[in-house]
Amino acid sequence: MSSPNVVEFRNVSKTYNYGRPDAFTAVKDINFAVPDVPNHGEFISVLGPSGCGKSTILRMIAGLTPQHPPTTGEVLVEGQRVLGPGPDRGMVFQDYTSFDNRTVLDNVAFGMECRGVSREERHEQARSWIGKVGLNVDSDAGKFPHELSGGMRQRVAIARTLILRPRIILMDEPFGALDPHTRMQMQDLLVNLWREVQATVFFVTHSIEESVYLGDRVFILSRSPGTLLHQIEVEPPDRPALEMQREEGFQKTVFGIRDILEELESANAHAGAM
Ligand SMILES: Nc1ncnc2c1ncn2[C@@H]1O[C@H](COP(=O)(O)OP(=O)(O)OP(=O)(O)O)[C@@H](O)[C@H]1O
Repeated sequence: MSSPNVVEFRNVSKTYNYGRPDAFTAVKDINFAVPDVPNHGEFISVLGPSGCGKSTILRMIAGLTPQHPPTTGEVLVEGQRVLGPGPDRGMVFQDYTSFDNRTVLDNVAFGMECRGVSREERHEQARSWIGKVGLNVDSDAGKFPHELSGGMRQRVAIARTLILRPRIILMDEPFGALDPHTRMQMQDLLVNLWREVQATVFFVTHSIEESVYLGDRVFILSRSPGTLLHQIEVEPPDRPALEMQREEGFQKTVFGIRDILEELESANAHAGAM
C-alpha cells in the first residue's frame, strides 16, 4: 500500500468568528496534497496578496487555535486529521521567538529539555546544531538573545526547531526582517539543512525570488478569501542563491509569477475602491 500524503487539505475553509456578526472567511475550498516521496521532503513556497490567508493555512497545519480547527473540510497530516500541535511539526516565525533569559545553548536545547532528554545529551546535540546553523559554538553558545543580530537569532530559531527533527517544518516569513545579503546567506543555509533533514517545508514569503529559489512548488493564493489558484513547479535550488537568482530562466519564472501577483493585487485595489 502506498504511504499517505504528508499533508493534505480537503475542501478546507476557515471562517473566523463563525456564526457571529464579525464572521470573516479567510480561506475557502483549499485542496492540495503533498505526497510522501522516499528520501525527499518537498519544499512548498506560499505566495499571495497581503491578508489572503497564508498564515492561516500554516497555522492550521500546525494545529494552532484559533486557525485550528477548519470551519469545513479536513486538514490531514500523514493521513490523520490534525487534532492540535504535535512534535512532528516544527515552526519558525518571523519574530525572533527565543527566550530572552536563556542562553543560545539552552534555547536550542529547549525542546529536548521538554522531552526529558538528559542535560549532557541535549547540550551535546545543541552544540552540534549551533555549529550546523553557522554559529560559533565557543563564542556564541553562552550568549543571550539580546546579544545577537537578527540573522543570528533566526539561526538559533532554526536550530531550535530542527534539533527535534520534525517531519514537517512550517516557516512564516522567517527571513522577512533580514537585510538582503543576510537573507541570501540564510536561504543557502536553509537549503543545506533541508537536504540534510529531508523534512517537508511550508514556507510563507512575500519575496517572489525567495519562493522560486527555495521551492520545489510555489503555491499562489488568490486575494481574500484565499483560494489556491496555482501550483507552479520550479527548479530545485541546486546552486548558491546569488548565482541561481541571476540566471535568465530563474528571472523568467519570477517575472511570470510577478505578473500573476500584480494582477491579483490590482484586483484587490479595485475591489477596495468600490
Ligand atoms: N484570529 C483572527 N480573527 C479574525 N480574523 C483573522 C484572525 N487571524 C487572521 N484573520 C484575518 O484573516 C485574513 C487572513 O489572515 P492571514 O494572517 O492568514 O493572512 P496572510 O496572507 O498571512 O497575511 P500577510 O501577508 O499580511 O501576512 C486577514 O484578513 C486577517 O485579518
